[in-house]
Amino acid sequence: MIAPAYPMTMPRQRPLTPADIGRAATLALHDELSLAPKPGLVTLTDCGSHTDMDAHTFMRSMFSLRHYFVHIAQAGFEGAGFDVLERSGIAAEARMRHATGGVNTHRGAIFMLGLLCAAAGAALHDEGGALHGDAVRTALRRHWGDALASRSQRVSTLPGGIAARRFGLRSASTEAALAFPVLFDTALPALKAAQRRGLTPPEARLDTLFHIMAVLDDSNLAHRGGLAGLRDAQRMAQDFVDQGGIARPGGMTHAHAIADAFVARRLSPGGAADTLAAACLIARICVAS
Ligand SMILES: CC(C)(COP(=O)(O)OP(=O)(O)OC[C@H]1O[C@@H](n2cnc3c(N)ncnc32)[C@H](O[C@H]2O[C@H](COP(=O)(O)OP(=O)(O)OP(=O)(O)O)[C@@H](O)[C@H]2O)[C@@H]1O)[C@@H](O)C(=O)NCCC(=O)NCCS
Ligand SMILES: Nc1ncnc2[nH]cnc12
Repeated sequence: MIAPAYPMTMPRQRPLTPADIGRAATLALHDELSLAPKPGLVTLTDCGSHTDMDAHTFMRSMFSLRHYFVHIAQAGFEGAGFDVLERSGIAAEARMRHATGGVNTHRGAIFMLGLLCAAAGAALHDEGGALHGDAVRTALRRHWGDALASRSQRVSTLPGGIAARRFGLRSASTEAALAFPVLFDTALPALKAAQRRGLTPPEARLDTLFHIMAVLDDSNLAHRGGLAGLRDAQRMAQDFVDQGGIARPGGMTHAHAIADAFVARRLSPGGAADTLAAACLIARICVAS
């Protein structure tokens, strides 16, 4: 296999630990935040479709979550039950709200990256050695698959959950109960393909974001823009991918035009942003397969 021209992570000198997994999750949130242009999402220099948060809010949120990710990776390593993970996620969400003055920056990431940290910790314990993405997915299913399936049957009172039920979409909890198909079957292959084409890490991540947006049932888009908002966003993203993505001539201009269209409609693909951060986490802790 040809090594990518711009590796996403440094070669590792010693075996991975749960603390490394947790630290990689915080870095992965930064990988996502630092990208631009991102349709409707907060970047280091603009607030996208948001009026209540900016890059500082996100940095404070990430700082408040750094111990959570290490803690939940360690809990996964020790074989903790779902109730332990859930309590840890709920406490992390309270810390996030305290750090941001009540703004929801990372609820979805606390759930998704938290579960992936736990699953990576469990895979490390069960299999040892270098981690593979497939082993993380298998560990998630084996340890908490049943609990996630029953959790996804609960009726949500949160905006995304309500929109998902109303429009018959796959919510964040359903995506987890299915062991994150958009992450493993779309995002990670897209990231790998972009790396193989020699894109820089930021270009590869941006390209991956559009691949995710094209297929994810992002309940934030449905909550803010209804079913039409979600489907239009998916079509714009698919069109961007079909035309050759970010690295073609005119790719950046096209991405800026989509970003403007999202802001004009107040659309924000928060679920896609979390899924991209999750792909960055897996790329940071797993060896390429
Ligand atoms: C299971 C929970 C995640 C609750 O989920 P539910 O669907 O019931 O409710 P929401 O909180 O509304 O949505 C979940 C968040 O997940 C992200 N997301 C959306 N769609 C998907 C998808 N298809 N797949 C994966 N992830 C998805 C998204 O999070 C991001 O966006 C948020 C910011 O959006 P914004 O529009 O600014 O904010 P809002 O305040 O929501 O609305 P406005 O009024 O401003 O428009 C931000 O959180 C991003 O991260 C969805 O928001 C869950 O909360 C839960 O059970 N948590 C506690 C337990 C836990 O964390 N456990 C972890 C270990 S088990
Ligand atoms: N950069 C971002 N902007 C808005 N919502 C998000 N949710 C996760 N990352 C986000």
